[in-house]
Amino acid sequence: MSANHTRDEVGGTATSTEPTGDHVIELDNVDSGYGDVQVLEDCSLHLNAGEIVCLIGPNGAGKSTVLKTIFGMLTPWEGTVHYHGDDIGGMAPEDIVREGIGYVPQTDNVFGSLSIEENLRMGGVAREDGLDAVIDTLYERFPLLDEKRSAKARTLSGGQRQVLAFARALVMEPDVLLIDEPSAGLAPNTAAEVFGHVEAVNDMHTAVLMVEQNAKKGLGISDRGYVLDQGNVRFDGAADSLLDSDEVSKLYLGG
Ligand SMILES: Nc1ncnc2c1ncn2[C@@H]1O[C@H](COP(=O)(O)OP(=O)(O)OP(=O)(O)O)[C@@H](O)[C@H]1O
Repeated sequence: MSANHTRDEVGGTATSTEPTGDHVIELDNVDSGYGDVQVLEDCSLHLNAGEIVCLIGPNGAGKSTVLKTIFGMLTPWEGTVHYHGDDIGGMAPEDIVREGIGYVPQTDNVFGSLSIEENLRMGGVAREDGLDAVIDTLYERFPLLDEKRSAKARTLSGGQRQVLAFARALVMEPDVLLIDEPSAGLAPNTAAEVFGHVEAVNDMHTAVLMVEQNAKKGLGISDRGYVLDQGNVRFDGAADSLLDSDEVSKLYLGG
């Protein structure tokens, strides 16, 4: 596909379109899609250690497709996906989990008929050892799960279920967590709590790449952001700079 895109840096953040090997995750000039439907076109972005980075943009822009392409659910048609400098493009999701990348999809991210404890244990089936210790750490970090260890996941509220989904992914102790729309379908107060839990995940030395429809709130807890439009990065920069940008605000943040 021909690529003739404009991309604006907001706030002067350096933008790389060449693999540097310095980033935890790096997409360079990626085309990707479903069947013969192309969604991402010449898409380049990166995630540094310890960051929260938010992907925003209109419906259908390809935000979830970015996460699916990193997590190996889609194979890039063109371009590369690197994790700590290794090319992981097209690697199977079960191998990517072992490498250290976790993924929390927007829906169906817990097993409703299983207890909280069983969900956490399922999250760790690929671990060779240390499962009990890591689950104990997660109960300390997320006490609401500790209080309900034997409750079925389907009895949890929407916000609690998101926390379980995060914890489930953290059982593998990833250094990157990909989170798709953590606030989807939640009331504002609950969404605010869930964003607090995203920050708690980040405090566990896990870099977060998050897709959010609630762009202002998502950028509000992020270090940097990317605005995706029609499969391509239209703006990128420090989260504060994106929030302050008149153009981004007018086009993508509802004024
Ligand atoms: N399994 C699929 N098969 C075919 N097309 C798909 C599939 N999943 C998504 N798409 C299409 O790919 C495009 C990008 O979808 P994607 O979910 O990445 O967008 P998004 O930016 O996350 O938007 P949204 O906020 O609406 O989820 C959309 O046009 C969507 O209809």
